[in-house]
Amino acid sequence: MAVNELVAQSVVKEFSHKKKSFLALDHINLNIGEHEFVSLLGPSGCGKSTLLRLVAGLDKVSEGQILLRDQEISKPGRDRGVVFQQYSLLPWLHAWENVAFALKKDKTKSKQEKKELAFHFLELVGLKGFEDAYPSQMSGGMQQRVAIARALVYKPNLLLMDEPFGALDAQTRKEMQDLVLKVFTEARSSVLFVTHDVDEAIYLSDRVYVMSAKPGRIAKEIKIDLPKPRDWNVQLSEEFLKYKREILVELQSQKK
Ligand SMILES: Nc1ncnc2c1ncn2[C@@H]1O[C@H](COP(=O)(O)OP(=O)(O)OP(=O)(O)O)[C@@H](O)[C@H]1O
Repeated sequence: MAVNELVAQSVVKEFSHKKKSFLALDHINLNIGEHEFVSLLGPSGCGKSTLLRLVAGLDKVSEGQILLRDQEISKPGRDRGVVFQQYSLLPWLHAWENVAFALKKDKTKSKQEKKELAFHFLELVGLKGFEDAYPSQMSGGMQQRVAIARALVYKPNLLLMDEPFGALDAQTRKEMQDLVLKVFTEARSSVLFVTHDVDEAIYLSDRVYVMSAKPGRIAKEIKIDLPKPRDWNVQLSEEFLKYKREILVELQSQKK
């Protein structure tokens, strides 16, 4: 039987403000298998980031539970790497130091080992030769590569990505999508990827959960059976367009 990296069971998230409560997530059920790439796709405000923050352990569920390898999530941990839209690098540190910073509390590795790991992951994301650059000397795409290397350096089982390419131009975004596919294959982690870009979700994912808003619910689950490894041309195929149509029809029906 396939192993589940993550299982969310009847997850409810309510926010309270000035005695009023707001239901952001309404009985969410989902799972992510080992080495599986899963996207959360949906309109603005449907609760994608809220759900990802719960999985990251940055916030708590109101009801239900989220299990990571059968253990309930209660706080952030090194079993999950997180990449946000904002790169959040430390501007006074070199690229490699930003990556090694993630290993700061790891007492089992020497400084030299941490440096070597940082160099290895910077090479994996295509930044060989830029180890000593400062964030201010790098483009947005390069900074996001550093952020991905930083999330991978402690080899998490699950990588959480919240619209990581939202701030990038179209061409850089395409390059980063291919980079994520390559890194995902090599790092052999599972991925939970948040996006509102339909093409991006289909291109990258093994499965897509389409969400609806007010309250946030899982409206549809779609298995993407496109051949792997994928390259950009697949986006012109009949199969790809079939998935795109199915998702767009679902999103359109939510507006009625
Ligand atoms: N800390 C909070 N307090 C109160 N309401 C919140 C809080 N965080 C999120 N919300 C509300 O929960 C809903 C879901 O927000 P969330 O950011 O998760 O949506 P999203 O699908 O990620 O949207 P986007 O695609 O625009 O980033 C929104 O209506 C938002 O205003």
